[in-house]
Amino acid sequence: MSDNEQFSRFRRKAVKVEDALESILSYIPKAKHEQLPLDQALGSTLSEDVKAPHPIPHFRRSGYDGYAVISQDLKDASKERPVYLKLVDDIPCGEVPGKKLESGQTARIMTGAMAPDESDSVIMLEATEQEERDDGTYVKFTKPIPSVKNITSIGEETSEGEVLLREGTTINPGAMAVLSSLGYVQVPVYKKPKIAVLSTGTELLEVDEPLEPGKIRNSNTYMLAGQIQANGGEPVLIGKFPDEVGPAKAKIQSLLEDPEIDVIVTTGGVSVGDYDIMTDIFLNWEGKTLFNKVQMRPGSVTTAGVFKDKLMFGLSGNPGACYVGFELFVKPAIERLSGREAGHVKKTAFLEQDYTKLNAFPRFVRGYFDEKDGQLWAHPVGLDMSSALLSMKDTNALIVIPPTKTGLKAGDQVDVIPV
Ligand SMILES: Nc1nc2c(c(=O)[nH]1)N[C@H]1C(S)=C(S)[C@@H](COP(=O)(O)OP(=O)(O)OC[C@H]3O[C@@H](n4cnc5c(N)ncnc54)[C@H](O)[C@@H]3O)O[C@H]1N2
Ligand code: MOO
Ligand SMILES: [Mg+2]
Repeated sequence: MSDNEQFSRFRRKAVKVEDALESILSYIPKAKHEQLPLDQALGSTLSEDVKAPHPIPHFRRSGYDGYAVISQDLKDASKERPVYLKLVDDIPCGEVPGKKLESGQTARIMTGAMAPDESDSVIMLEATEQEERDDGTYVKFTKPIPSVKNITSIGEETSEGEVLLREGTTINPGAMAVLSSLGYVQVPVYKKPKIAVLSTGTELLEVDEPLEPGKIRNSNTYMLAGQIQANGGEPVLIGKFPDEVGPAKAKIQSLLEDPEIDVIVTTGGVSVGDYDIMTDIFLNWEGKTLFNKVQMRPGSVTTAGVFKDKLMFGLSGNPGACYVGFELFVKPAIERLSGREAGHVKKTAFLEQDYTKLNAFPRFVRGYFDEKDGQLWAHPVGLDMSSALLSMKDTNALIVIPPTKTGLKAGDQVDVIPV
């Protein structure tokens, strides 16, 4: 029996969501590495630890515009008995102090400039006055300053060799600051997986085409492209194919053999209908079909398989089911392929309203969660049938409704999976 003969169009064995996920993740190859120019690295995942090659800061740095002093000189300063220090240097940002500071002397210094080695503190400009005398300029100080004040010492933020960013970290704007300050022109990252998106359906129009009776515009392609981007993948839009096996199958074959493509996602045609061509393709391809039914609603017809190292997901054409199928299965695949932790992160929340629809399978209801008085509350949104198009725009989580005989009541605890 060939690998796929165990699968049938009509009699499908529904696998558990967890088992489906585990089987997908077991086929994912090791994440690929690449070096990305710094200005393109935001949102990518680091493939190596980033260590400080030098302390931060790497020189003693003034925190204010003011005067660098030896604090001992000012220990007796007061309004009544000011202390005058001779001005011997002027240190703007980016310069090295030109003079050794001796007792009785001060240097004008700006924020971020390098403090003279002999100075231990900086006094703000506003607290001083400058005075011209025959033998030069003097600065008047009317109060003492503690030792080590207003100068950031070498290594105050980090010492040399410390790991500042761990492998697996998603590069955020703060990480961009770290990388640039450490001199990373190129950043070692996991390559963003390229995900081909192919929609099937003779009824599909392009976005710019006028509506016709019986036809709809292709929205799943763009929803999936958004989901892929939001999760750190790179969508490759293959467009739409009519419900005929030949052209779609040929395109899929070339995508399966294209080394540039890491994963293929199709939408539509995975159910039992006469024109459900992805069902035929998954029954008769060279790849290994992993499952063609999952214990979930919506998206029970979600299908997945693998050809060599490449996963192919057949998501439902129904927009709600397509969305949920992506979040539960394609998203973790992208996470694993880009070197991140993969899986369903669940939070516990209280259901904000009764949920009375009964199901045999767990239901992943589109909704949102928010926090009130330190508790998370889960709110289903809009119509939640598989064909509904509008509820996804208000969704920040899938609310997991387990199969029950009675439904759930407001205030019952549920899991939510943030999206
Ligand atoms: N007799 C049965 N009928 C159906 C079953 C079943 O078990 N027995 N399953 C139902 C379930 S559950 C779902 S979900 C859908 C799955 O449908 P398909 O994946 O085969 O998708 P299509 O038939 O191609 O289309 C369904 C629906 O989605 C619209 N669609 C398709 N592609 C797009 C797109 N790119 N953008 C927007 N909308 C799209 C399409 O026009 C249809 O309305 O099957 C049930 N039927
Ligand atoms: O597979 Mo369908 O999405 O359950 O509604
Ligand atoms: Mg169908």
